[in-house]
Order: sequence, then C-alpha cells, then structure tokens
Amino acid sequence: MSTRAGFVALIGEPNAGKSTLLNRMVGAKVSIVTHKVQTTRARIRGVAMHGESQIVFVDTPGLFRPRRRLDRAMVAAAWGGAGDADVVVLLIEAHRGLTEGVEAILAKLEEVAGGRPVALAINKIDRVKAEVLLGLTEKMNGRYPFERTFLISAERGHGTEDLKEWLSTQIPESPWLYPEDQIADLPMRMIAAEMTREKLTLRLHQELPYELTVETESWEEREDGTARIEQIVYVARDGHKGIVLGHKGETIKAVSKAAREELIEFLGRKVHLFLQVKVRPNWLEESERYSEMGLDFKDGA
Ligand SMILES: Nc1nc2c(ncn2[C@@H]2O[C@H](COP(=O)(O)OP(=O)(O)OP(=O)(O)O)[C@@H](O)[C@H]2O)c(=O)[nH]1
Repeated sequence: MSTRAGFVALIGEPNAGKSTLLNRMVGAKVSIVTHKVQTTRARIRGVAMHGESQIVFVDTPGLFRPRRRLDRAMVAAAWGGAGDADVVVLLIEAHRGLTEGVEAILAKLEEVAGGRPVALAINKIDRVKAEVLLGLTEKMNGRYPFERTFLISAERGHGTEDLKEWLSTQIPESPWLYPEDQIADLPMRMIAAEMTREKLTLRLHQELPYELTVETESWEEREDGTARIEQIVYVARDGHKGIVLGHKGETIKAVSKAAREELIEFLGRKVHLFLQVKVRPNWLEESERYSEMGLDFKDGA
C-alpha cells in the first residue's frame, strides 16, 4: 500500500477547540489548552498517523479581528497556514453557531482554500440538542460548499476518528514527511516555553498581563542524562514583574514547579528548570520575536 502525507489547517475562532482537537488526533500534548482565549501564539504542528497516512496539522492561532501589530501578524500566520495546506478544516462551536467571527472567516474562505477541500467540523456537540445540530449543519452548508460536515466533541472524542479517517484519504500520495516517532516539528525549546506560559496562565487567571512571553534561553543536555533549561519570562512593565513573581516569589516558584513536572513527564527524564522574570518594554514591537514565534512580521503595519 502506498503512503500518503499532507498538511491540514485547522481554522476557527479563538476558543473553538482547535488545540483540543489537535491533541485528540495527535494523541500527545503538543498544543497548549487552557480556558483562556488566544493561547496559541505559534504555528504549532502535530503529526498524526492513520494507517499509511501521515497527517500534519497546522494549528493556526485564533482568527479574530486584529487590532494590534502582534494580532495582525497572528492572523496573517493563520491564513498563511490555511493557504499552504492540502485540506482545510473549519471548526465552529455548536452552541454559538454562525457567529460574526464565523461570518468573517466564511467571507475569506473560498479565496484562501483556493479549490482545496474544506470540511466543516461542528465542535462541542455535547453542549447542544440534536435539532440544533441539524439546523446549523443546513445553515452552514447553505453558506459554503463544504466537502463534508463532521459533528464532533473534541473534548470527549466523539466523531474525531471519522474526521481523521476522512483526512487521511484527502492528503496526497507521498512519502512521509517526518519520521514516524516524531510527534511534532516544533522545537522542544518552544514547547517547553509554552508549557511555562500555560502554567502562568493557569496560575494568574485574570491578572495575567497580556504582554507576556516566555523564551527558552538555554538548553543544556548533561552527561548524567538530565537537561538544564533556562527560561526568561518577559513582561512589558515593572508592575507586571511583581505579579508574576508573587509574594516572596511564591507565584513564580509554583509555576516553575508545575512546568518542571510537566516537562519531566513529557521528556521522560529529569529536568532542572530555572525561570527568570525580566522587563522588556518593547517586546511587542521587536521583529525577531515574531519570527521566533513562526509569525511573519512584514504584514504588520
Ligand atoms: N464542552 C466542550 N468543550 C470543549 C470541547 N472542545 C474543546 N472544549 C473547550 O473549549 C475551550 C477552548 O479549547 P481550545 O482547544 O483551547 O481552543 P482553541 O481553538 O485552540 O483556542 P485558541 O488557542 O485560543 O485559538 C477549552 O476550555 C476546551 O476544554 C468539546 O468538545 N466540548
């Protein structure tokens, strides 16, 4: 039997459940899921195997109305991801239906898809009644010629195997793009930084400064098989530093502990994690940060 390999872009509004779906189909935690919106800042890819097919997912940042420069770069990356893909999957939320945000995506979809198959996945079906799903399926298909419609619950795993199965038939015949055991092409450093950012998000909730980023400064493989990882949490203002550190450094200590535990689980070996908090007022405007995040700066104006 011949092998297949190709790219699938997941697009949708923030919070639609893209990361959850990606995690579900890839079967490993490569994307970061939290209850906050806009957590996905990078074009994270996960690789799923289905029979002889290798499906490479491009998890795009939420498509939303861009206001700031970083936001615009994120949106450009999201659409860029869709443009490069062999198949596009539009993920919407069952209980929210055809929102303004979905309307905005539909308006651009034909152009971005450029003749490539687009599937509709209605997620969070666990939150609505069957009648609602029927109505929404009809309405959406009246608006765009979707190749297929899948009714799924990414969280519970309903319908996600069918979607994966279908995707595996839509990608072209090709040698595999990644070694079978490689679950993500995202550099480990970036995954580690995202883990710390997730812990900060969970710990700080509403207090979390939006202008916050985590970078892995150094990653040293030691002879005893452990890894020594240094990360810097960048905040935009002095006042934010205190929030991230917490009283007597409690917050950053707890974050560091939680992130380290997750890293140990992920890597399956011992890790020493060191976090530092630094103020960098202009990080949002620094172009090299954008390229580190896989975002294209030139679209920002
Ligand atoms: N009830 C229900 N909740 C879900 C389902 N799938 C995802 N969620 C929840 O929806 C929220 C958003 O999920 P994410 O996977 O982070 O969404 P996302 O689209 O990646 O969001 P961004 O990264 O912000 O673009 C999380 O709280 C999930 O637990 C589902 O099938 N049912």
